[in-house]
Amino acid sequence: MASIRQLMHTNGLEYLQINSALCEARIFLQGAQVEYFAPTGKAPLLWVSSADEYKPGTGGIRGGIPVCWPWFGNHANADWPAHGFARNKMWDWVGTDVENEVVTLRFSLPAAQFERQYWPHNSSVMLEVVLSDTLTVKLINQNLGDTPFTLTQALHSYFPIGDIHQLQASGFAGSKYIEFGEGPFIQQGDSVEFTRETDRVYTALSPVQQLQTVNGTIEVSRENSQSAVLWNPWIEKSQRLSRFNDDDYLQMACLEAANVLEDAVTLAPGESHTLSTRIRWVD
Ligand SMILES: O=P(O)(O)OC[C@H]1O[C@H](O)[C@H](O)[C@@H](O)[C@@H]1O
Repeated sequence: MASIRQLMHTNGLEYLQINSALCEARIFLQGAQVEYFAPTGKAPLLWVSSADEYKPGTGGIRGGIPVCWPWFGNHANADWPAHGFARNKMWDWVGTDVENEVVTLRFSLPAAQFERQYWPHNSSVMLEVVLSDTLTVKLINQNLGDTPFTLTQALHSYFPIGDIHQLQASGFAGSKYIEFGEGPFIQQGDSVEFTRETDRVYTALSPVQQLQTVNGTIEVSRENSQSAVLWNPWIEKSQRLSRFNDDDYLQMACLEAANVLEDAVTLAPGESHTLSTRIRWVD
């Protein structure tokens, strides 16, 4: 029988602890951040740094799936916060369905939490998390006003890849990417190996990628998204990152379902858009 308990971390962050026949998961209300997900009998599908102290208001937890909204990365206004403000805010838990041990949870960012100097638009943003033996996360935007707006966003998933030197990320054939502000470069071949800092914003990307790790293959698929970010900070950037151990780069990689660059979302009055990602171990 599936159970959902609302608990508080010793450092004050509230989270939901979900246990079902199919999986175990934790979702923090700050940022509506999925922090842990493991299908029953399998290893966790998300990575979190042991350096994170789970303190409120620090830019989210360094791991799991921070929600980058209403922009991804650095804003054109250089003093605006990286990755928007939603990952630092308290979301409301607004809905629950349980059917055949599949748990669906819904979260909403209350309009009172919108930072109006950055986001003056009349809109709603919700996160829906579907927990079965796979993890599906949907980020749903709706324009409630009478003027169009454009946003960029990402579900910034951190994966446990065991050994970065042995990681192969595949499914990139036919795409192009911007890296460190340069490009677009045409992707060569289908796969990417990691030998240096990697921070690629892919566009024209097919809907399914795989991370072939020493511990098995993780599949990441996306809907309503032609873009994704592939990131590993490597040695020097690891030393600069907050809430991150110097050698953490060896064990993590991010593959982030996104709507960025030419894949930004423009919503006319009344329109909505659902960015969706599904994550699973390939048997
Ligand atoms: O440290 P954060 O603000 O969480 O950002 C972490 C990382 O997010 C993305 O993957 C970006 O592409 C990186 O350039 C950035 O370093």
